[in-house]
Amino acid sequence: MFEIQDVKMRKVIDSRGNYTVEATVILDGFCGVSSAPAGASTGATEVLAFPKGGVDSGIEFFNRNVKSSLMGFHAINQVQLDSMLKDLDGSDNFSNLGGNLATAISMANAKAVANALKIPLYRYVGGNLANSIPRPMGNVIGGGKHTRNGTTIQEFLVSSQGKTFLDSAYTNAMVHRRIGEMLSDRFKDQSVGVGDERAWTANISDEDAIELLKAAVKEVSSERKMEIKLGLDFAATSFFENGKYVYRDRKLNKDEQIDYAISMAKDHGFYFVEDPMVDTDFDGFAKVTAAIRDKAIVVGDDLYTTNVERVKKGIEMKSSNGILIKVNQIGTLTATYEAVKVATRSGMKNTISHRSGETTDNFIAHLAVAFSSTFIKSGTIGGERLAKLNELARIEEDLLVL
Ligand SMILES: O=C(O)[C@@H](CO)OP(=O)(O)O
Ligand SMILES: [Mg+2]
Repeated sequence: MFEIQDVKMRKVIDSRGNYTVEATVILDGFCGVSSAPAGASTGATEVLAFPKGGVDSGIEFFNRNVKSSLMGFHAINQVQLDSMLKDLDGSDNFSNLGGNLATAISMANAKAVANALKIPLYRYVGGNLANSIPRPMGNVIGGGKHTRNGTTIQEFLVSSQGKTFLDSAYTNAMVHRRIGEMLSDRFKDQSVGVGDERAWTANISDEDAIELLKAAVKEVSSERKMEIKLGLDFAATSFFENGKYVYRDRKLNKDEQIDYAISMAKDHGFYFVEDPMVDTDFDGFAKVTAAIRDKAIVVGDDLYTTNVERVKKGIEMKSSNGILIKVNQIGTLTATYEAVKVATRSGMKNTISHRSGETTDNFIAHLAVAFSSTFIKSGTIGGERLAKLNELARIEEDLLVL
């Protein structure tokens, strides 16, 4: 029942209108389908999404060098399947097969097995005792590499702390709506737009964005009588040039950037502070973490790229108390799990995350439960973002009923 009978790879289109891949893994009478997303602010140590020739070369490589080895393979052996993908690729960063093909195959295989076992993916991956639901962390104002002429800081996020997942996700969407109204009031004769992840974007400074965010959160929080945590993703590597952090209106050196990041938690109350420093600066991260760890989580995304070796270095250096998890940064479910396991054992909180270019695949909703994630970062509105958020509302119902 678990023997792989066929694996099909196809091109599909992601939310930015670019090609990506989808895999179908076929077992006897069951199948699993999964597609891989794409980042814009990619970390330097991520695996390569596609080989040099793009999606087509990845599929060609798969058909020539990988497919036949998967035929007849026992799909329940996820760890062996994932290590076989790595071996057949033959590089250390999936530069031949492409990390996105590996991700799609790895996830489709897990889904096929879960289907064959007639249990949801989160139970298959997390076991029967994994039952905590994360909080949604959704970006409401965006800039950086996800927009043009937006804020320097890539994401301003909110996480509503409602009684249910849906309550929280809906309240996040209310903040999003309120910010849209505030921006329209401010730019009376112009229309305001959204970035890749549907967060609002406008030609405003980071300080303006913080003020808008705080004003909108205050209103919605009192209307809903709900705590709303503030978050941000500096994605600092994307504006680090020649040793300086280059903002729209000023340049900061390392120490000034550390102080600025610390002030986000201390003066503005941000609880979630992602990638405050360039992704090579484990030490700078550690300084930010030491200063704010009692009131905030400092989250490594580009710093770790879901890579267990980098996570170990971060633990040793005390670089952060949080980690962002993205399967296609590392290419397989097994390698993702390794990073989550090592990070959480050392006390880091994990946040499972979408990419800026997404598909409608909802596997991160299931992984959030399987990995006991504190947050899921998956936007606030838009079909490809809601595919994950609404799936978590369903999973929550499942967990409450069973
Ligand atoms: O930096 C990030 O956290 C992500 C998702 O929000 O962006 P990208 O997918 O472009 O790397
Ligand atoms: Mg990030």
